[in-house]
This record gives sequence, structure tokens and C-alpha cells, in this order.
Amino acid sequence: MMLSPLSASSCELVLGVLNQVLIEGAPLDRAYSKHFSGLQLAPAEQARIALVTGDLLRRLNLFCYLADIEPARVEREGSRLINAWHLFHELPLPKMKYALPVDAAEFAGRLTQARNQGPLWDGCPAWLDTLGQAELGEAWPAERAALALAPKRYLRSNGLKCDPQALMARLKGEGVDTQPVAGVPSALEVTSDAALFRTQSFADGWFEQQDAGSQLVADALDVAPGMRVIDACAGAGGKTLHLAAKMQGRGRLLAMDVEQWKLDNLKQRARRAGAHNVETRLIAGSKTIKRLKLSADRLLLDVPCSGLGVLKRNPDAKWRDTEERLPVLMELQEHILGSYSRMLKVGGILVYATCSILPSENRRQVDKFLAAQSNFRLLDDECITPANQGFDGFYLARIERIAE
Ligand SMILES: C[S@@+](CC[C@H](N)C(=O)[O-])C[C@H]1O[C@@H](n2cnc3c(N)ncnc32)[C@H](O)[C@@H]1O
Repeated sequence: MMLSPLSASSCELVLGVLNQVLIEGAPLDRAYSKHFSGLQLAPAEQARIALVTGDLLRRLNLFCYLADIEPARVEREGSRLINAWHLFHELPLPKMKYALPVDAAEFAGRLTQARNQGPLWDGCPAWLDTLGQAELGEAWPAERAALALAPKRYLRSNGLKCDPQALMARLKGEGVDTQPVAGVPSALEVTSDAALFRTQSFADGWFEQQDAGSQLVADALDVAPGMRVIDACAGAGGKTLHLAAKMQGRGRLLAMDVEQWKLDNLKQRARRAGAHNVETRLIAGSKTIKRLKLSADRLLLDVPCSGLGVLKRNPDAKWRDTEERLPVLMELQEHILGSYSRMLKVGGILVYATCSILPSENRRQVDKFLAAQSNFRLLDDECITPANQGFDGFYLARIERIAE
């Protein structure tokens, strides 16, 4: 999308969203829906607001430095942040009422200084830079820079309703341009700013919005029609629906989670997608897992994680308590892998997946599990990274159960 200056009312919306995320702690998608609902915004304007907000959040420390404000003062001094963003992109300043000015000479001096500070330039907070360096070493600066870029938009064509070529042609007729994605057969990249979710193709369940990297996770599970498959951390079902399509609606697909509202959401999406072999089950405790002992041909463990692979899309995670939550998440990952793997049959395959690029949430968890469990063996693993593939970052390990 071409960058262009924001109108004064769009500046207000950007600041409203930023304020809700940074000061009130709301997730970014919830802040968008709160601010956009009830407004008759043109899709292009909505996209422009999301682009500016995303860019500001991805490199919040850089823009705060250039505007000479503290992130905590965004509510009072946000107009300065917006002006700094426009100066940075060499755009005319928006006509906001009572806006705080940015001194042009001071801005230019700060810009020169920031260019020489890698973490600041890439919008990386100090805790994350230290962690990334410790975990990824010399690979980190490239990942850090890739995580500062705007995400591309990808769709997954729903194999239960269409194939990617048919979807591409139908969307073209609805004003949405797309192109195939090398190496990910189910994915299309959206190359125009159209309102995807207002299309009849979406209403008819022909696609879901899903990152191309994320689509590789279900591929790795190698499911077939007729199998008994469990998606044990299914959430709202992004990957469940992909698995259902790969099973061509035949066999049993059990989607589980600890949050009922996510499973309710999944059921609704499954109806639209025509995925009739999906059953949902709330995990109410260890008994729910025990009852399914040795029952699955395939098991997906898409565990809760730091989300540090998907910062392009969810940049707000950089400015939350992600660092403090990491040890708790790692303990949960270890528990889920150790305990839920009991649901797999002998000869069955499980995929352990995260949307993190940190070895401590990924390969090290798998190694710890395998060291304690001689009845499983690693088939292979892969880290999909923003710097290498350009998609969101994901990790997946394929593990086979070789004995009871
Ligand atoms: C990475 S998300 C899953 C995303 C989902 N698979 C998708 O593709 O949309 C992790 C999920 O694990 C769930 N979760 C958290 N603790 C859990 C537990 N102890 N057992 C199972 N699921 C859990 C969370 O509610 C969340 O929905």
C-alpha cells in the first residue's frame, strides 16, 4: 500500500487504538474492533489506519525517540508521535487540532543518531534484544530487522469448497487481487487493499485469513481421510479447519482447548467452512486427556507460546509483560508435551508447534521431552523464520510414538 498522510479524524482513531493498547492493555485486534465498529469507514481508510497503527507499534521506541516522548505519555502527546511518523515517511503533516509540533532540526539530528542503533531502529525493546541475542546469536539481527517489517496478507483456500485457482478467479471478480505463494500450495497472497471479509467468497467459506507459515503446520501432520486426529490446543481453530480440509471431511477431528469461547468460535467457523467432521471438547482437567489415551493417529500440539515469531502481526506483544510470562509459558509447554502426548497411538505422529523463534520454546523443549520419553522419536523439525522465509515465524517438530 502506498503511504499517504492521514486525515485528522483518522489520526484520532490511530491515537485511540494506541491508547487502548498501550495504556489500557487491550489486545490490538480488540482495540481495532472497538474503534471501527459502528463507523462507516471506507475499506481503504480502515487499511490505512491499521497500517499506520501497526507501523507505530512495530517501532514504537523509535518513533517515541524521534518525537521525544515517553510511550506512557501517548494519551497526552500522541499528536507529536503522529507528526514524527509523517516526518519519518516524508509525508505532509496532518491537520490535527491542537497538535504538538516536532522541531524539524531536532528531528533530523535524532534520525541520524537512531540509524546507528540497530535495536532502536528495528523497534526492539532492550529485554527482547538481550533475549534474542542470547538465544539466536548471530542470526538475531536479521530476525530482529525482519520482525520490524509490515506483515503480508495471506489466505488459505478451503479445500472443502474450492481450489486456489478457483478462489483466485472468484476473488478477482470481487475486486481482490491475489497471487500464489511458492512452497505453500493452499496459500494466496493478497496484493490489493480490498475488504476481504465483505466478499461473498468469504461468506461462502471459500477461504480463511491465515499466514502462509502457519499453513505449513497442518501440512506437517500428514493427515489422511478416515484418520482419528486430535488438535489439543485448537483455539478458534485456524489449524483445525485446515486439518479438516486435508481430511476431506472424513474421519474424526477432535478440537480441544481450555477456553470454551474459543471452541464456540471454532464451531461457527467450521459451519461456514463446511467442516462437518469437527467435534469440540473443553479440557476440564487431566481426566479429559486420560480418557483419550492411545486414541489418536495424529496429534497437533500448537502450544501457548511467547508469540515472538509473529511480532510483525502482533507488535503489541513487545510492549507487554511477554518477558515475565515466558517462564510460565515454558512450564506449560513442557507439561502439555509430556502429558498430552499420551493421547497418541503407537505408530502415530504428533506435531509440536509454536509461533516462536526461540530455541528454548522449540527444539530445547523437544529435546527435554525425548530425553525423558524413550517411547517417542524425533522424525524431523523445522524453524520457519521471518528472515529466511518472509512469513511469520513458526517452529514445528514431528515426533513418532514407537512404543507404549
Ligand atoms: C497458539 S494458540 C492455538 C492457536 C490455534 N491452534 C490456531 O491455529 O488458531 C494456543 C492455544 O492453547 C490454549 N491453551 C492454553 N492452555 C492450554 C492447556 N493447558 N491445554 C490445552 N490448550 C491450552 C489457549 O487457549 C490457546 O487457544
